[in-house]
Amino acid sequence: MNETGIYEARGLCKRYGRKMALNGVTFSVQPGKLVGLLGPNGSGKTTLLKISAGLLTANGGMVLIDGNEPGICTKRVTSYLPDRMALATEMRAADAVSLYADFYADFDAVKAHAMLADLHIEAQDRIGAMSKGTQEKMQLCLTMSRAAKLYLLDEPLGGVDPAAREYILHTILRNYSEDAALVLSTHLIGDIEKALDEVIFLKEGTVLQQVGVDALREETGRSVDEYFREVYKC
Ligand SMILES: Nc1ncnc2c1ncn2[C@@H]1O[C@H](COP(=O)(O)OP(=O)(O)OP(=O)(O)O)[C@@H](O)[C@H]1O
Repeated sequence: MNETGIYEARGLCKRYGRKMALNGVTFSVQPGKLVGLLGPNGSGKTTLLKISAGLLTANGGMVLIDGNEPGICTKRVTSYLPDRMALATEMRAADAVSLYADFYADFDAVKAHAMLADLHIEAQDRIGAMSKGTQEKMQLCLTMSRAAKLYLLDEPLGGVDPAAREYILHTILRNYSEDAALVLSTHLIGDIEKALDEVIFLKEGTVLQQVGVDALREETGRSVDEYFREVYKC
């Protein structure tokens, strides 16, 4: 069995001023796994994903994606959904699809248009006129229409209504290669835990635990959601 992680962090540290946002984060994600990155507000999820996407520089340790540190090489194989809207508001949905098609060799415009149609987003809809939740769905469709080796999704379900959430969960699960890995941060654990293979629990910039979801349920007799509430009780 190939134990090389498609996505690894080794002793990763990130400081903002005097604040240690990440303090020795280490984990390994194998190809084909769907992994939840879980932790309370401020635990370092977005910081970790931004470093992995090449948007922030670490102060120590490293991230490896397919064996390489974040850079041009890893951006080719990583499809990243940021925590905020990154598309120009004056663009229409079809323009955004064309932009991604120009930018990413692995982008499938036919798949993107099909997902948008399923979510009732018209090609002519202007991004600035879409609701926040619809903008999020739009961006997720674009992100998931790449044939990447690694998908990094920062809170993909946050503003999305429960009915669309169902579709998105199935879209996420259906629409990428079996060899790819997907890591997503979320607070909506109950909605997503059935889809997850593993979870990585972050607390104050460190990894509390990386564990298989089935193993966690068996060992604790609790759902991931229940376990999370217990571990992070205020
Ligand atoms: N630009 C910044 N400048 C200073 N501190 C920051 C900055 N960005 C994040 N932090 C701090 O780093 C820590 C980790 O933040 P991060 O956004 O990574 O957490 P998170 O787990 O994604 O939180 P949430 O669940 O609320 O989205 C927090 O203490 C946060 O206040």
